[in-house]
Amino acid sequence: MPVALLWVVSPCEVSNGTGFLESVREGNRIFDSSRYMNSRFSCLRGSRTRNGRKLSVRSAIVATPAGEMTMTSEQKVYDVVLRQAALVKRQLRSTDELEVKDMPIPGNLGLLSEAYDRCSEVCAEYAKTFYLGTMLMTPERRRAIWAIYVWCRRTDELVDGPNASHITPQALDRWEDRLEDVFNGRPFDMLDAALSDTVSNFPVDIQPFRDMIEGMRMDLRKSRYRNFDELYLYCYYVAGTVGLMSVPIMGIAPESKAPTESVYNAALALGIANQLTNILRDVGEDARRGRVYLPQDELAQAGLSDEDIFAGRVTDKWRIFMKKQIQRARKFFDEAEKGVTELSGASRWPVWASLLLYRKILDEIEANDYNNFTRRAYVSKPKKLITLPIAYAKSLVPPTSTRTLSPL
Ligand SMILES: CC(C)=CCC/C(C)=C/CC/C(C)=C/CC/C(C)=C/[C@@H]1[C@@H](COP(=O)(O)OP(=O)(O)O)[C@]1(C)CC/C=C(\C)CC/C=C(\C)CCC=C(C)C
Ligand SMILES: [Mn+2]
Repeated sequence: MPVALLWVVSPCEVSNGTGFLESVREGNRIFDSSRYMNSRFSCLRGSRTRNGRKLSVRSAIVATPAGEMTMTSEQKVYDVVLRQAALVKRQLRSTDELEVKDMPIPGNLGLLSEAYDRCSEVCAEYAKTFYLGTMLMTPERRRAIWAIYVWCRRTDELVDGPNASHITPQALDRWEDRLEDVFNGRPFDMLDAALSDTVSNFPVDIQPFRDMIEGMRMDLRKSRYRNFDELYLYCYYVAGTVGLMSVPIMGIAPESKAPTESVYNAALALGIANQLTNILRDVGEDARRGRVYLPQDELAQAGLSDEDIFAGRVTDKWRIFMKKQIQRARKFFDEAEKGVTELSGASRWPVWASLLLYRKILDEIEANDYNNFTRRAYVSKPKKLITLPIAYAKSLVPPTSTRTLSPL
């Protein structure tokens, strides 16, 4: 029987939005960019100097049609990546086997272990292959990933599950209040207790969790995306965040010389790649719910409109459009590949497996001649089985021993 994921969230105060931190990278240090405010608008992608020191600025500052200067979603999200990397840098590389602290809640250890068992059941129920992959991780990391998985799944179910039509922005606010309580060691229920324990044992930051809830808010208020910039932000919220939550659990190999932010960047890229793939796979299903995640400007440039999507017409225009979308998703997978090797030994195999398997969905869309309206692209069992030893072989490649991996 499926494990129930939803229950009433207690009414509490409304809390704030995303709290993006604006920062620039100076050497390896992160600074609040408010002190660069005056000069920020003049910077472009590349580098510039301040006080004789070279600043690397990944920014793509663009002008709006009204002539206003604004930051791209990529820049905003990259700032979160830098912040996450800076927060955990020391803890992550100090030791491969993390020292597990005492549980944060009073009560007995049996209850906590029962809470993790429930997380393991949910995970096994909803994501079988992924669950098998986690069995290769160390027991502490494995149960922490289960706890995070369950929180993500419950969050997604709020807007995507059977009770989605009853979910209001206020319910999401209450869910966010509960999240704050989890991080403050005041879990509301058993599954929250497992997460509370996890976040007290691993250097996990609350921001990606808050941002995922923001993604759910976006899903409530928005069913069209004007351009890729808007879609990128959505993908970060609902999936890039998962990458950022997972790295502190999976750990970076102590022997890796890659900059921490480059590993976080790869994790973000894997989340974005997965979500783009998910969107391309589910075009028909989403359209039946009145949703079109594909960038409107790119559809128009291809001579397509929502109407073509609702009619489910597989035309040459559609095939050309889809080829470009698939190509973009593959680029994010390529970006992600660079970081997997830098993860701690036991974490590499499940991540490789999930990367290779999710990327194969793109091959299946091609094999379906781009009919993602009425045919669901899926990876067959034999193909899944072949992928697992390939993922294992890839996971044996050791991390880079020199600082060669570019963070950008
Ligand atoms: C090993 C591994 C994959 C760990 C991640 C475990 C984890 C915490 C997963 C949570 C996933 C989840 C439930 C997210 C909620 C939002 C959501 C549903 C996102 C979509 C997932 C796919 O789900 P599904 O196919 O079931 O979709 P439907 O709900 O049926 O439509 C997403 C497409 C996002 C998934 C994103 C990831 C798994 C991020 C992967 C990145 C990492 C694990 C970082 C790895 C590190 C490096 C350095 C590359
Ligand atoms: Mn989906």
